[in-house]
Amino acid sequence: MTVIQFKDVCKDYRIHRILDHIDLQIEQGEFFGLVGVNGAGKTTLIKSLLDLCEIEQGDIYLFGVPHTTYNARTHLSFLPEHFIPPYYLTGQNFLTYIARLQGQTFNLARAHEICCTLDFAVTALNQPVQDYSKGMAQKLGLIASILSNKSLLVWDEPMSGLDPKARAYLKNYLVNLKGIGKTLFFSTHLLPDVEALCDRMAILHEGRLKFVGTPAECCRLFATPNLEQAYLNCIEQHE
Ligand SMILES: Nc1ncnc2c1ncn2[C@@H]1O[C@H](COP(=O)(O)OP(=O)(O)OP(=O)(O)O)[C@@H](O)[C@H]1O
Repeated sequence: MTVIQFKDVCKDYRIHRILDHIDLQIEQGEFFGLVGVNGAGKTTLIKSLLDLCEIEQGDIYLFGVPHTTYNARTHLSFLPEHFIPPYYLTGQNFLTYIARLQGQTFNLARAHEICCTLDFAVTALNQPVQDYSKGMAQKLGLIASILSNKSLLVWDEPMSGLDPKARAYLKNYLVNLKGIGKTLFFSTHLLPDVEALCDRMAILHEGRLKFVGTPAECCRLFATPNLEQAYLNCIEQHE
């Protein structure tokens, strides 16, 4: 089943074309990594998907439903690039609030379990978010997203701010989520994570998708066994 479909999507900011005729399809159960230089348009593509910005042209579908339909996002959980939880809530208040917004009952035992898998001290759930470090706030966002139990996770640079231990823990946990059929569509600058986690990847450059395929295909196409070098070869070829 196709869970995300971009069909000939164009997006402009003022006179600048940011997304230029994007065609992309993500299937259920896929882990898909979106990479590209700063300003390539990764966040804009994600915002377009979520109908957080208007597109000039094209169609986007979520689970076969037009992305502007109110219930198109029912089965997805989104974590933005700069996640800032309300400073006046404790971590647990925030998770409870989000669960309620999603019509779910907050499950403390499960929250504690996910905290442990992300190396987040459960005692910190009782602290106000204003006392959190950047990485702790990011982990809280990840915990909320995982707790939502949605089948599609859309994450914009999820590893940003995570220390190497938390990153390793998250990667292990994602392998479990993959095992139970979740779909992950995420942007990242971390090519080793793409290599370790993703079934497929896309390189977005100057508004266009310059490559879509498996990390191994990327290496083959750009004639190097190293994904980082393959990525560089891809974008340099188009400069
Ligand atoms: N609200 C906006 N108004 C005008 N221009 C914008 C807006 N948001 C993004 N842009 C421009 O769109 C382009 C793509 O930005 P976007 O944030 O999508 O890139 P990105 O690939 O996510 O970058 P990064 O890796 O740095 O997070 C940039 O040139 C940016 O300046």
